[in-house]
Amino acid sequence: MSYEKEKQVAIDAAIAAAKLCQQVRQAIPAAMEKTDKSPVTVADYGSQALICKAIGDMFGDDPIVAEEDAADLSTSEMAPQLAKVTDYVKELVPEATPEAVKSWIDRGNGEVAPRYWTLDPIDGTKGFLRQDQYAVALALVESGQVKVGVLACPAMPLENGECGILYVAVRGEGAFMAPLAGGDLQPIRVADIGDAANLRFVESVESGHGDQSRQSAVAKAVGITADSLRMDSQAKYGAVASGQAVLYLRLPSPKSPNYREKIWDHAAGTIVVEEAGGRITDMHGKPLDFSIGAKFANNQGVVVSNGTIHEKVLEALA
Ligand SMILES: Nc1ncnc2c1ncn2[C@@H]1O[C@H](COP(=O)(O)O)[C@@H](OP(=O)(O)O)[C@H]1O
Ligand SMILES: [Mg+2]
Ligand SMILES: [Mg+2]
Ligand SMILES: [Mg+2]
Repeated sequence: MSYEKEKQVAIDAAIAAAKLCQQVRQAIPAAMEKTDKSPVTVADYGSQALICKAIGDMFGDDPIVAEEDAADLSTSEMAPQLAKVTDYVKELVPEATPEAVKSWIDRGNGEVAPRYWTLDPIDGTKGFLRQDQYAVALALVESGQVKVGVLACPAMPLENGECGILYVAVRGEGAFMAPLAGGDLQPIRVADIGDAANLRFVESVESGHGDQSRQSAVAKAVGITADSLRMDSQAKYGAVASGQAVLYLRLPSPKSPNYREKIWDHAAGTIVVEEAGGRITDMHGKPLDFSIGAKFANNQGVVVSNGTIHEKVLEALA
């Protein structure tokens, strides 16, 4: 089946959301704290509102499993924050009101189903706040398989020195990238192992989101001697898909050994890498299971590679 309409709606929504994020970031956003102590900003909410409205308007029957929850914005003390979110959304959707914005964000409370969307309105909120990498990540999943993935990475550098890359993939159609500011989608491929300059691996900036000492040891065991490239967000998937790195390792942090990865932190990135010729499994070699819920209850850790080194990486992990 063709996903032309889904792809176009997803691209347009992600570009609009990325614009909102860039506007918020110019104003040096403040972080709010969620109940799990993780940071969130008006841009996370604004991005989720815009994208859930766009998906809901075009594909009203599709559930959306998104990271943020409007309940966190609904108290009277949060009213000024909700007003700010509404002002940013209004610049792109003039009819936005606080109530409408909350209802759009709430469209993201859907559950995993035979067909659903999953959204991370800002992946890498800590990177966003640090003026580093972040991504707007949107994917369509059918029968447990990601079919369409869009990653908007406003801070990813292009070869010409400008910033902003859009990565797009549709199952069976290849992976592509374009300048986020506009331009043609160009096919991308993972790096060949013979390409020594690209023999690098990527990992999170946040040491609490992985096991950096084990990640380095595994990389060394497969012949990668260069220091890791540390990057926030699913921009790391973009780096592997476009050949800037051959490996992305995300092993459970010793500080949170029972943490389970979230589907919206991986869905869009995985299809971009797979369609660029790469491979993704968990640290035990199992495919990521997108069919059970918001968390990967049956998977631990994530290994993303150019494909050719994947078995060697799994052997080093065993
Ligand atoms: N203990 C942990 N282990 C792994 N990932 C974690 C984690 N705590 C939070 N995260 C996730 O790490 C994501 C950021 O990934 P990265 O480190 O690659 O930039 C966060 O996404 P958000 O920023 O969307 O909340 C969050 O979901
Ligand atoms: Mg978050
Ligand atoms: Mg995330
Ligand atoms: Mg997020």
